[in-house]
Amino acid sequence: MRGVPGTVEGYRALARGRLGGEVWDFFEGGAESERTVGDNRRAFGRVTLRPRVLVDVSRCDTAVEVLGARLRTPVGVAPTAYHRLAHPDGEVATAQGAGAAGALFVVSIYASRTIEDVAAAATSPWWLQLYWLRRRDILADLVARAAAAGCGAVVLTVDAPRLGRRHRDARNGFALGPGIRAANLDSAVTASAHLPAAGRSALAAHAVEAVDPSVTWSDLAWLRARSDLPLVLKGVLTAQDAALAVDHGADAVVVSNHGGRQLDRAPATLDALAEVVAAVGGAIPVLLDGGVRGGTDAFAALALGARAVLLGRPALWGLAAGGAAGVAGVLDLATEELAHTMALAGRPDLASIDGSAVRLRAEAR
Ligand SMILES: Cc1cc2nc3c(=O)[nH]c(=O)nc-3n(C[C@H](O)[C@H](O)[C@H](O)COP(=O)(O)O)c2cc1C
Ligand SMILES: CCCCCCC(=O)C(=O)O
Repeated sequence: MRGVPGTVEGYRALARGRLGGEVWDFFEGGAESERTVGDNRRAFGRVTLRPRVLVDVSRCDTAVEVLGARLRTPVGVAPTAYHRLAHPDGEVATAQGAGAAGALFVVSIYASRTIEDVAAAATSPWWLQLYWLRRRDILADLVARAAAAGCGAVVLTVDAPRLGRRHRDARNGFALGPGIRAANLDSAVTASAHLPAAGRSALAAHAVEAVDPSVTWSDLAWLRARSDLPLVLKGVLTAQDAALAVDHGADAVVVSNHGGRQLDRAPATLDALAEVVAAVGGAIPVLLDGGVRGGTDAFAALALGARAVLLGRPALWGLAAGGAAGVAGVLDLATEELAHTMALAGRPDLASIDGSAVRLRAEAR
């Protein structure tokens, strides 16, 4: 990649120049007023750091273990659909970039490369994300394929019984072109995602057709019975659901509002983190995504109890800007910034980043 950006924002600017307007809107957009998209970022802006001094920070260690995955960094890649919209190599490039950074990659069920291609390219742990499709036979098949290919966990996204109302996509009549498809799903199942219609998103229409909105906690046992892989629930925002997740045997939860793309006015993830961490009470790891744009954000989330954080849009910016090198570049920037923050805050390893390392300023009224 020529002209390697020195900041995550630099990758965003490069990606902006390379992506068409409709794809840019699909990546950047959120639900309704996009208030939650902005709130995710504003919450990080309210964190101040409380540095300790005269601590030996000659070595700052960002290594972490999550559900048996040993990672060089607690900053990983969130599941996002259709990476070939950003780069011709799609999720294979993302897997290579995550591998170069020693980071976790969560592959979307709507990946545009096959699980087997991703697995062959991956040199760091990867997990598979699922939406609960009406076609349970497809879910069972995907879980079996993922386990055979070396997947480390199944991530069930629980905040999308239908797609959020994304006005940008509706305005653009957004639909997938023929060159981009969900490579792990039968074309007959995903045909509706390719049918443009004025004033509506084909993906939203497809979700109505494909995703089962009737699923409840008691259905999780069905998924658990399909494999021995750890089960992670993504999209938990309240203490009540965090407690239910533990009761129903989830192995981890991701505090997520889907990057503000689902329920507008859902809380910022950083604001929801403390109640989820308290409800879980250390029983299972808590991850967070939404608005994380660098290592200082990661530091704040770790201090408030997250084991790891995931990047959604920034990984796509890296991918669009420079393929595998761009993804690695974004992850490395965030990891280096985390190590730098750890040094200046006097916290040389992740275990030392505790609640005393941050203060949350009250929201301005
Ligand atoms: C373009 C795009 C596609 C996404 N696709 C998925 C998906 O397939 N499955 C899923 O669980 N979440 C999906 N998400 C949500 C992300 O996993 C993640 O929750 C969110 O992007 C985090 O916020 P951030 O973009 O501010 O980092 C998507 C997000 C974006 C921006
Ligand atoms: C369920 C059909 C489309 C999924 C689109 C990916 C996604 O989750 C998103 O936020 O966009």
